[in-house]
Amino acid sequence: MSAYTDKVLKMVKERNPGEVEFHQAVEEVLESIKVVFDKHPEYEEHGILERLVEPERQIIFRVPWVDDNGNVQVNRGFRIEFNSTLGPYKGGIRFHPSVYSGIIKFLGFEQIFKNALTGRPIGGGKGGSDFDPKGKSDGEVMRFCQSFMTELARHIGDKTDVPAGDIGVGGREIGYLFGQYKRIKNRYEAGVLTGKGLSWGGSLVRTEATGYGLIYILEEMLKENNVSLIDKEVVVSGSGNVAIYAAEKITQLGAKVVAMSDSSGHLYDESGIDLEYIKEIKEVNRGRIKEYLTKYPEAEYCEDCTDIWSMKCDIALPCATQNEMDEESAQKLIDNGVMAIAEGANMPLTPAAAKLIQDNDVYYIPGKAANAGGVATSALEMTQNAMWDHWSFDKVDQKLQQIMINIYKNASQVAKEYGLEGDLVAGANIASFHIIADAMIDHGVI
Ligand SMILES: NC(=O)C1=CN([C@@H]2O[C@H](COP(=O)(O)OP(=O)(O)OC[C@H]3O[C@@H](n4cnc5c(N)ncnc54)[C@H](OP(=O)(O)O)[C@@H]3O)[C@@H](O)[C@H]2O)C=CC1
Ligand SMILES: O=C(O)CCC(=O)C(=O)O
Repeated sequence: MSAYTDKVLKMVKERNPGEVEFHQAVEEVLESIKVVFDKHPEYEEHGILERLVEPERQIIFRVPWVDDNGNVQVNRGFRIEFNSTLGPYKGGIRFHPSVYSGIIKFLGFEQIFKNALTGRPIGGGKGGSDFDPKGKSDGEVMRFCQSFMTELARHIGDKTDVPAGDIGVGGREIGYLFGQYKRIKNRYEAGVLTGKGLSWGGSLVRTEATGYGLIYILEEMLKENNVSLIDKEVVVSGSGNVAIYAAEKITQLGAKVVAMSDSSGHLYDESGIDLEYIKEIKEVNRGRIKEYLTKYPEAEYCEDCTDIWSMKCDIALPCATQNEMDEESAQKLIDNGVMAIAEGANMPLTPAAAKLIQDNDVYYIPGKAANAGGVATSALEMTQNAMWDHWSFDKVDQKLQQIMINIYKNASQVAKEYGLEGDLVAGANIASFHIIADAMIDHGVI
């Protein structure tokens, strides 16, 4: 750390006590951009870091709703509008019992940098609630979403703040949220949310975008290093939106996915996971991954989901949640000869795991770059909404591919310029920091 980054990190810890995920995300960025400040003293003079780590606005609200038994339930809602330098706040909404301000701040902070990398005019924000959609009826989820939006509606808008999905928020939840927003505002403002249904303003490829984008950037990095995806064995954690479409694309490109998981455990199927069946279990029936054994009894199931990292593979794709891979898990992957790790989830590796992976020369793409395809395609959805247009699957997919290739090239070029060739963590953080910091200087002290 430099004296400047040290001072800012200390300030972040003092001002946000106990918010350990936020501290971790800030520390990771500051550590890798500390090399910038000797060359660019103007950033310190303009107080860029002090302003960047302080959200522009933080909204915390009560979400009361009535469950199927007629009981009143109360959850806590959050929207952290972190930075609007490059455009309207943009970032998903997470419904998960672990949600508190530290999680939303870490995600919102990461989103600022990720969104800058996409080259689209979007700022960074994130929201969510400690509501757990698991085991709830459609009616309960709908009533919760309506109550959540009743408060959120006054803070968002297609040119202000544009939420989307994240863990626990998919097409069903976006539908209920959009319906309530439209009802409150009496206005069909399609661009206020992304991840919408295709018949009411959604974009083709948004469902697949984060997972597909992850594989496009991985493919580009491996191609640069003369490595092919054909016949590579792949372990993918999670079995939600990101995991399923990452597994789909990498399978289409000739690799074999042998393991997937959910929060209850992981599967191993050495002949290759049947993804259509996983989709049926997870997307249609909202079931548990263990149900895979009813059709494939020869597959193995283990109730410890973190044990997925002891499965031998060439490529590991953590696509579930933050800090899901610790140092011990990373060591197991290295011992088993892992060649590449690309992060579908946000901050899935602990700092110690990330260091170990980098020290062992494993190809490594951090989430800010690797999972940016989702939000990039959300920005493409906003463009279509603003134009009252609807593009073909191929058109959106090609734009997504190009954005992911550009992110890779940009991050790897900037790493090289700073004498850190091959370090995509530094490259992604420094490249995006320059874009945001220069624009903040343009806007004056606000
Ligand atoms: N959706 C998007 O477009 C984007 C998502 N991301 C990030 O990707 C990650 C996954 O999001 P998404 O796929 O949308 O979320 P989903 O809710 O669709 O899926 C999450 C998956 O992760 C599993 N999971 C959760 N916790 C654990 C755990 N501790 N161990 C193993 N599996 C676990 C869930 O299992 P279970 O079913 O048991 O809950 C589920 O299968 C998150 O980090 C998110 O922030 C990043 C960029 C964009
Ligand atoms: O599509 C979006 O706006 C948000 C995606 C997201 O939440 C993320 O990139 O982590």
